[in-house]
Amino acid sequence: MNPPVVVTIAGTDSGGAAGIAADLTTFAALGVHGACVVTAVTAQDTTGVRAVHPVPTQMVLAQLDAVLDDLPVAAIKTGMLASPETVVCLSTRLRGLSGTRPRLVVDPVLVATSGAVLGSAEVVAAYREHLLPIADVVTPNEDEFDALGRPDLANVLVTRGGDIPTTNDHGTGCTHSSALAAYLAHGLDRATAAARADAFVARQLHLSKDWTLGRGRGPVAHLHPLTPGEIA
Ligand SMILES: Nc1ncnc2c1ncn2[C@@H]1O[C@H](COP(=O)(O)OP(=O)(O)O)[C@@H](O)[C@H]1O
Ligand SMILES: Cc1ncc(COP(=O)(O)O)c(N)n1
Repeated sequence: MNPPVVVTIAGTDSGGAAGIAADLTTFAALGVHGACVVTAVTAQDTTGVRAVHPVPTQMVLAQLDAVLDDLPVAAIKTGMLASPETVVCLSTRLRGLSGTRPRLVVDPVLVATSGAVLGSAEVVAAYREHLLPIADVVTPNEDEFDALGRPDLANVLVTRGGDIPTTNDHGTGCTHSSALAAYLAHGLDRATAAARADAFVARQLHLSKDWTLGRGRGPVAHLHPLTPGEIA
C-alpha cells in the first residue's frame, strides 16, 4: 500500500537541526513519504543564523508545481518562507488547488530558537492576510503569536515548550509541525494529531537531552535507533 505523501515548504539549516532536515526525518519516522520545496538556504549552527539566501519565488513555485502535478499530496507543511512574495504567491497557488485540498499546517517561522529574526514585518503582514486564513492549523510559538498580533482565529494552536529539562531544543517547532502534518495525512483528526505530535517531540527531546553537540542550543534528536547489529 502506498504511504501518504506530505510536502514541506521550508528553509535548510546547515546544522541539520531545524527546517527541511527536521521535516524529512520526521516524515520518515512517521511513515509518510516526504517531498520538499526549498524556500531559502541558511548558514546556521547551534549558536545562530549567519546568513540567509532566499530562493526566488518563481523557483519555489516551480518546485511545488513539480510535486503537485505528479504526487497525490495528502498534507502540506510550511516553515520558513523568507519573503513576502513567496508567502503571497504560495497562498494564491494553494487557494487555487482543485479537487480534494491537502491538509495545510502553517508553522509561521519568524523567530529562531537562537533569537534570530527569520521573518520581516512584510512577511508577517503577508501571513496575516493570505496564508493564515487558508490553513487547517497554524502553530506559532509565543513569540511568533505576538509577532503575528495575537490573531483570534480558531485554527491557531499556540505551542509552548514543555517540562523536559534540555537545552537541545533547536528544531522542536519544525519537528512538531511536521509530525502534526504527518498525523493529519494519516487521517487523524486535529486534536488527536496534535496530541500525538506533542508525544513524538517529547520522545525525541528525551533521546537528545544529554547530548553536547555544538556550543549553543543543540539539535533535538532526529534519530530512530535500530538495534546495534542493524546499524554496523
Ligand atoms: N522542553 C520540552 N519538553 C517537552 N516538550 C517540548 C519541550 N519543548 C518543546 N516541546 C514540544 O514541542 C512543541 C514546540 O515547541 P516550541 O518550544 O513551541 O517550538 P519552537 O519555539 O521551536 O517553535 C511544543 O508544543 C511541545 O509539544
Ligand atoms: C531554516 C530554519 N527553519 C526554521 C527554523 C526555526 O527552528 P527553531 O525554532 O527550532 O530554531 C530555523 N532555525 N531555521
